Amino acid sequence: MLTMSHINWTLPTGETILKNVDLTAPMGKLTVVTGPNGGGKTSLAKLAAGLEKPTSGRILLAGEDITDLDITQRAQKGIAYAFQQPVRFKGLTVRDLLELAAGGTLEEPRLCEILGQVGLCARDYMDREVSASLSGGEIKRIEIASVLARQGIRVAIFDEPEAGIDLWSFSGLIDVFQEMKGQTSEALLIISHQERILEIADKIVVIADGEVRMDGPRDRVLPELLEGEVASQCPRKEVFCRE
Ligand SMILES: Nc1ncnc2c1ncn2[C@@H]1O[C@H](COP(=O)(O)OP(=O)(O)OP(=O)(O)O)[C@@H](O)[C@H]1O
Repeated sequence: MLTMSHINWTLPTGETILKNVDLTAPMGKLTVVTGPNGGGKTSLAKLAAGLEKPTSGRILLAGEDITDLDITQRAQKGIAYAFQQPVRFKGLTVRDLLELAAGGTLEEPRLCEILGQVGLCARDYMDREVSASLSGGEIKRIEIASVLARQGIRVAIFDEPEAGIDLWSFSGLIDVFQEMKGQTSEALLIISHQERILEIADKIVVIADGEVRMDGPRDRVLPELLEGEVASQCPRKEVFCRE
């Protein structure tokens, strides 16, 4: 289980992005974090992955305090993170990237399996450079594939996996997430606005204005979420910068 307790994150400018956030992502379950744009979801994912450090609060992995570990040390502990906006690596092929993620050579059948899970034909992609020549949807799928290629994952974090992915490939991805969440040794944490991902969640956490607004099993939270609106606390006149 990944446990984040009393997490506060304040920028050097003094702006507080996350306020006393508690989140648990249990093993064998899919936890989906959702909420309005700018609410703090990616910030929370970055803190979980070790890309940023909380100002206060603790992060535990299966009871071990990992708050002070950086992203590399957390990756060694089994935390895998797929970026909202993946990084491109000129000079590195898709095969190189997946082998780096897997920690060793990948035979073609395994490459085909991993790339097939994200809807890409291995033959067409494995020798391509992970550069600007790939489309937004292609790079996003390769980023997701790099998490699927990893061994010994204890927490897999995907930030808006739906972004830029076509409907056909997205259906395949839903199957991949369904399969992953059945693995009892792994906690799955997905940041998403997509109803189809919310529908397969075991638990849903709603974050708005840096605070947890709802947290509970999908059957309780999803109907409330679809009926109501999680409004931003910013008054309308401020949104439009008028009196
Ligand atoms: N490094 C940073 N410097 C300045 N502001 C930041 C930084 N990181 C996050 N923010 C701000 O914190 C707020 C939360 O951002 P975050 O990316 O976590 O939101 P989000 O819920 O993931 O949004 P979206 O749904 O649009 O992806 C935003 O107002 C964002 O501009």
